[in-house]
Amino acid sequence: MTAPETLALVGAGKMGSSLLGGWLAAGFEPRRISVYDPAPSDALRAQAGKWGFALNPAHAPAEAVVLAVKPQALDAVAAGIAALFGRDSFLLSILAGKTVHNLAARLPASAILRAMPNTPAAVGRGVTGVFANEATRPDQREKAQFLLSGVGGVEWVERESLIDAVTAISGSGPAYVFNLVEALAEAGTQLGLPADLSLRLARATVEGSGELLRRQPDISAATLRKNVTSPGGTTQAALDVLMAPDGLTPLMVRAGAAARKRAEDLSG
Ligand SMILES: NC(=O)C1=CN([C@@H]2O[C@H](COP(=O)(O)OP(=O)(O)OC[C@H]3O[C@@H](n4cnc5c(N)ncnc54)[C@H](O)[C@@H]3O)[C@@H](O)[C@H]2O)C=CC1
Ligand SMILES: O=C(O)[C@@H]1CCC=N1
Repeated sequence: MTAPETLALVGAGKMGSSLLGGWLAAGFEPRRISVYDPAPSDALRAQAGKWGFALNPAHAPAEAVVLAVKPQALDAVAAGIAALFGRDSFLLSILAGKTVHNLAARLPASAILRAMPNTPAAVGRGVTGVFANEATRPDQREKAQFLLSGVGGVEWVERESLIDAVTAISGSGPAYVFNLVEALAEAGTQLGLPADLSLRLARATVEGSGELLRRQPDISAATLRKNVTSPGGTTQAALDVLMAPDGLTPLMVRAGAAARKRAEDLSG
């Protein structure tokens, strides 16, 4: 896999910083990276000092421009970054909802990729869905693959509209899992467990279950679920509630649809 010659990161908040950390960990030469953020955190400043990437230097064309600002900031940000694009630059955007069309209307790039990572990227365990428009060359795809694989797995989709579905499932997904921890902990306190113990149990249960999934990639989630479930036992009693026709699956389907609709609404 090849890295781009030069890289400009626009927006170094939660996701931008995670990506940056992944590139540095993957051995990307820091002096080929320029990071732009009008409100750099102390941690980012310290990292710039430690690694030697440029923080808010004068704008110059970069081969890869990675956009990681809030979708609502696109108009304001795009107005000031045209000089980051040269004839051979490609744009890699992680903005929820903003389409290739939205981006092309505001930025002087023809090769445009839309990617949707997620917050486990902060520990190198993210997963990113990515779409490339027709103007993106194979070598640019390969460079995008390099950039995204620094923070976890990469899944390519061949239809742009699927990125909004990726956003709803894996982009926002970590929040659903963390909410499951909260819900499980609340159930525990309602059953009489001390709140702190209940939270520890819920958290460890999700951590351990995730680890089982990770270490046993050939065993399906359904099988792992069945392994917990003794016939006529306690788990079955709970699953009769969770897997009822009005249980967790239709709720998750509704939640995903709401997230996708919001992604579509952010377009423009
Ligand atoms: N947080 C998440 O779970 C995920 C977020 N995303 C997308 O990533 C993008 C960034 O989200 P977060 O990192 O969570 O937001 P954030 O608020 O942590 O980071 C945004 C950064 O952009 C900077 N910024 C504002 N104006 C700027 C400008 N003119 N030039 C350069 N930088 C500027 C801000 O100072 C801030 O550091 C969003 O578009 C979001 O849709 C994608 C996947 C997951
Ligand atoms: O909530 C959001 O809009 C962003 C996109 C995916 C995760 N966080």
